This record gives sequence, structure tokens and C-alpha cells, in this order.
Amino acid sequence: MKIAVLGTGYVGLSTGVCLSQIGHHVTCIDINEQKINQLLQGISPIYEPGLEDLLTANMEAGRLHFTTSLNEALAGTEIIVVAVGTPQGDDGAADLSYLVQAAKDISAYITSDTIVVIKSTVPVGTNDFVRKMIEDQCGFPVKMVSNPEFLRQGSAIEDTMKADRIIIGSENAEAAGKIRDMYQPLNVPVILTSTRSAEMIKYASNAFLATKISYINEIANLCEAVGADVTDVAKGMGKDKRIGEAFLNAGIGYGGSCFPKDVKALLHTAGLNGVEFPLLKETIAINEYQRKLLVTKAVKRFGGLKGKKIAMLGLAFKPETDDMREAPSIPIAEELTKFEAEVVAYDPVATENARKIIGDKIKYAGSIDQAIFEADAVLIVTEWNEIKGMDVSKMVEKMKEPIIFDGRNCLPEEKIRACSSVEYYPIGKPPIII
Ligand SMILES: NC(=O)c1ccc[n+]([C@@H]2O[C@H](COP(=O)([O-])OP(=O)(O)OC[C@H]3O[C@@H](n4cnc5c(N)ncnc54)[C@H](O)[C@@H]3O)[C@@H](O)[C@H]2O)c1
Ligand SMILES: O=c1ccn([C@@H]2O[C@H](COP(=O)(O)OP(=O)(O)O[C@H]3O[C@H](CO)[C@@H](O)[C@H](O)[C@H]3O)[C@@H](O)[C@H]2O)c(=O)[nH]1
Repeated sequence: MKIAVLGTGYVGLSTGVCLSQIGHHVTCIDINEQKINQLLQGISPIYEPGLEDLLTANMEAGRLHFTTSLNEALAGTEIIVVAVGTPQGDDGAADLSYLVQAAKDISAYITSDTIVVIKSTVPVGTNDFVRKMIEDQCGFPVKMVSNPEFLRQGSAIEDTMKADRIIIGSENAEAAGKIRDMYQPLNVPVILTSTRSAEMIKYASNAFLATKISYINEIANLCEAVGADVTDVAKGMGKDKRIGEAFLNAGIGYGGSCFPKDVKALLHTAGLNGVEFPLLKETIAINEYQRKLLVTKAVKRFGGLKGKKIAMLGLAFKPETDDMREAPSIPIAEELTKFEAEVVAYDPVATENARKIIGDKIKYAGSIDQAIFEADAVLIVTEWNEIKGMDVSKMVEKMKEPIIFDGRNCLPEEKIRACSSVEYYPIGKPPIII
């Protein structure tokens, strides 16, 4: 099939690459010329494992193209997949301005055969609204499909190629059938729904996962108070198939480009429709508390942080991505500097993106060793393999004081116990002090 993907960000690019990998002819369009120029040279503008190899292979096979020209991409195209950003607006609602612009852009190229697929995460009713907008311009009925995306950054390719399910929401059975055929080579279970249910499935899934994280974080805080170990508790809970083991890792809260904004957007939709949804308000409040927990603990341990050298290990919102959107490292850096600590941070790939957001109020190191040298304490913020795998005994020897606050419970206990002197403060577990 001939497919155009509008927006080559984390979702659009991964989708475009995977659709070409299963044999379709895909043209990806973006308004960002710099991105398209990089992509035309076979260079991925984002760090995403496995993406660049598939990108170059499919470009060489002639199935994957990039352009900034709508005409080049859309003329004669059967399927247009819209994957532009829907960031958080000032009032918590999803900002649909990129989507509205995209709808205007594509209107001129739509025929009665074209199927418009909205992959961006959009509030319930948006597909209907966009359809009406395009129909007003075109003057004939337009085929719309809501096809929300569930990939995670850091495993985008695997999540797309081996998805748990594909949601296809449409009021047009023929269009839904065609999109099902588009995905057929993936051999993934497909669920057909109305557009409104498809839109709701996306928000309900993200809000549920975010709530699961806030729940385990609250259990972790209680574990700390009563002397239990949240890792054991989560393991014991997760073995119950009705609960499941995934998303029970306690830590410094959820971040990223999706959970924070999508929970707020769902709450906004609830408010517009007269539904209180206090559960979601609590999910957000717990997360806000959790994001600053490492600093709260450090302040308590030292009785103040003025002049203390604090090493932050990890900046990206999760490992295997360079994305800094809503990363817990941002409020942590802010709090630390508010307490007048001297902060030196290290991240294997996100440093340049972090610098654009956090700026020069903290220093950036080129290695773990450089960051931790003569530090009064280490704060583990992102559980990169390099950080999990570090030699803790050697590390603490290079610090001024051997104090570690592990925001991801990612250092193996045996490595801590092998240290001759250490103070190790995990989340939701008893500290180890040697
Ligand atoms: N990032 C994720 O892991 C993820 C996962 C599932 C769903 N989503 C949803 O998918 C959507 C896209 O997210 P993202 O993280 O890929 O965003 P992103 O910001 O990385 O990418 C969006 C891209 O769209 C481009 N764009 C904006 N307007 C355009 C236009 N009129 N024409 C062509 N290109 C245009 C931008 O230049 C940018 O490159 C959002 O709705 C998000 O909520 C994201
Ligand atoms: O047990 C856990 C699992 C995750 N997190 C945190 O939660 C956030 C989100 O992590 P993850 O879900 O792995 O990454 P995302 O790429 O943000 O993916 C989420 O958001 C996407 C955008 O909507 C969806 O497509 C995915 O299904 C959904 O998992 C990160 O800050 C993680 O550190 C935890 O604190 N504990």
C-alpha cells in the first residue's frame, strides 16, 4: 500500500519505518527541514534502539522516503497517518493546534478514496471534529480512522512490530477493514471499535498505568515507614495474574512525553463532562511528591545542601531514550539548586537535550567517574545499564562521602554490601549502612 505519515517524531518515524519494513511504500513528511535533511542522509534525529538500522535498510530498498513537500507525499496516496504532537496546553487540555494545522494542510489532497488515520493521542470527539473540518473544505464525506499508538520510547520498534493489540476505531467499516489489512503482516490482535472508544482506550490505558505507578509509589512510602521492602511486595503482588508484574517499579515517579500530559488531559475531559475523577487528581499529586523525594531525603540526611557537591546520574526520563520531556531530572535539578547544592550530572545520551531545558545552573560531566569525583552524594535518576552496571565499591572510594540515593532501586544489593563503607538509601526499602 502507498502510505504517507505526517509528523516524523518518535511515533511518526517509528511507525513509518515499521510500515515500510512490512512491505508498504511509505513517505514521511515533516515541517522541520533539519529533521528531514538528517533523515534523507539515513541519520535518525532521535536516539531509539534499532531505529537507524531499519531506517537505512528500508530507504535502500526504496520503500521509505522523506520530504517536506505535501504535494510529493500526498498526491495519489491511499492512506494518510497523522502523528503530529498533541502537547499539554495551559489548562491541562491537549493542545490540538498542530493537529488542526495538519488537517488544513492535508485537506487539499484528500479524495473520496483517501483514509485519514489519526495516530496522535487526542481527546474523545477529536476524530469527529477533524472529520467535519476536512469535510467542510472538501465538500464530500471523508473516511476517518482512530488508531492510537501504544509504543514506549526506548523499545519503539519492538513495541510496534510485536504490539499487544492494534486499536482501529471507525464509523466506516470499509476504512477500518483497509487499515486492518495494512497491519495484517504484523499478525497482532486487532480490536475494532467506534472512534470515540478508540480515543478513550488510549487515555484510559495511560491513566491506568500512571495510577499503577502512583499506587506502588505510595505503597513504597508506606513500606519505608513500616520497615517492609517494596521490591518484595511488588514481586509478591505481581505474581497474581489479576495484578501483573509490569509497572510496579517504585521510584521517583512517572515522566516522559505521555503519562503526565495524558493524565491531565483525561482529567480535563472528565471536568468538561461533569465527572470529578478524584483518583486521577491523587495520581498526579503522588507523582509530584515522588519526583522531589530524592532531594527531600538528601536534605533530611545532610540537614541542608548548601555547598554540597551532588552527582546526578541519569537525565533522560527513562533509559534508552534521549527524550527529556517531563523528566524527573528537571524538578530534581531545580530543587537541588534551590538548596544551593553544586550539581554535576551525567547521562549517556540525553546531555545535549537536557542542557537546552535545565541550562547552565548545573554542570554536565562526560562520564560517571567525572560526575561522582569528590561528590558528597550520588542521586540515581535514570536506570541506564551503564549506571546499573557500575562498580559501586570503586565509585564510593572516589566520592567525598559514600552516600547514594537510588531513585530507581537499580543497584544490586550485593554490590552495595561489597562496599567497605557506604550509606545506601533506596525507595521503599530499608537503607543499607556499612
Ligand atoms: N512519544 C511516544 O512515545 C508516544 C507514544 C504513543 C503516542 N504518542 C502520541 O503521538 C503523538 C506524536 O508524539 P511524538 O512524541 O512522536 O511527538 P514529536 O513532537 O516527537 O513529533 C511530532 C512531529 O510532528 C511534526 N509536525 C508538527 N506539525 C506538522 C505538520 N503540520 N505537518 C508535518 N509535520 C508536523 C513536528 O515537526 C514533529 O517532528 C502525540 O499525540 C503523542 O501523545 C506518543
Ligand atoms: O514500573 C514503572 C514503569 C514506568 N515508570 C516510569 O513511567 C514513565 C513512563 O515509562 P514507559 O511507560 O516505559 O515509557 P513511555 O515511552 O512514556 O510509554 C508510555 O507512554 C506512551 C505514550 O502514550 C505509550 O504509548 C506507552 O504505552 C506507555 O507505556 C517513565 O518515567 C518511567 O520511569 C515507573 O516509574 N515505574
